[in-house]
Amino acid sequence: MSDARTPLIAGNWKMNFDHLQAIAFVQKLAWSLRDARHDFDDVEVAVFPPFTDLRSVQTLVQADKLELKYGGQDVSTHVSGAFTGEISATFLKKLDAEYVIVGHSERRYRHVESDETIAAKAKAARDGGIVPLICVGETAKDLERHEPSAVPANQLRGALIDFKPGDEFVVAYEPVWAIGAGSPATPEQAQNVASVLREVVRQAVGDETAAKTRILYGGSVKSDNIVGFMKCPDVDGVLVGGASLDVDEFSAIARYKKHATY
Ligand SMILES: O=C(CO)COP(=O)(O)O
Repeated sequence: MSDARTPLIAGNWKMNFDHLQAIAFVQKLAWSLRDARHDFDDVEVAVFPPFTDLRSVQTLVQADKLELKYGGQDVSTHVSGAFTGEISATFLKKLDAEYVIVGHSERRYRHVESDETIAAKAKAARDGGIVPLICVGETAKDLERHEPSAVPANQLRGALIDFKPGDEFVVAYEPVWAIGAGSPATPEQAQNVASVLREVVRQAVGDETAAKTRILYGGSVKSDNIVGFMKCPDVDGVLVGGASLDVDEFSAIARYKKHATY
């Protein structure tokens, strides 16, 4: 990663933890991180709870002045109206959410979201004042037919169609074959794709924004493999699934600098 970009350690809880469990988790995480503030001075930590937990997380973060960011796991392409079950960026903004995940592979494949829908969601987030965290990644099947970076680069090109220089967004490269698999990509594989993705960002929004945009790696990240990813020049953080549900493990991931020798 580059010193020009603040590392982002993000935990995607997916459909885990109700709001009571979320409160307990955030309190424990805050204690764990507070004890070790010096280990992650310039590292940003964020959690992505289910929508029903967000108000509780906001209340805790604001009451205790926690240095913890949070965001939604999905967002509507609309601002308001007759869209049963949808949550708009405006509502997330009212909860002081910083980020929202768009284009996670579980939504691309299980909820059949197209590149167009994901582009519209990323735009809706940006327009609503929320930073979209745009996920891209290839399946094992894609790898049989394409270069590793081909599908993620295409997905990112599609998602950035309405973006312009100066817009803030985060990219997460999550190879689908590494998600929940227990075996991550190698740091070399992550770096190779991340450098292509940075070039896609450069072509979409220019040099300056590309140099500032954070690109994360996601897929079976744990405290014992994070350092390898954080040493990659184009990887600026991680998006963690399973390991973000364990306070000690997620806290150890956030304190990765303690184990690293740079
Ligand atoms: O999908 C992920 C984060 O969004 C990654 O999940 P795992 O860390 O469980 O592989």
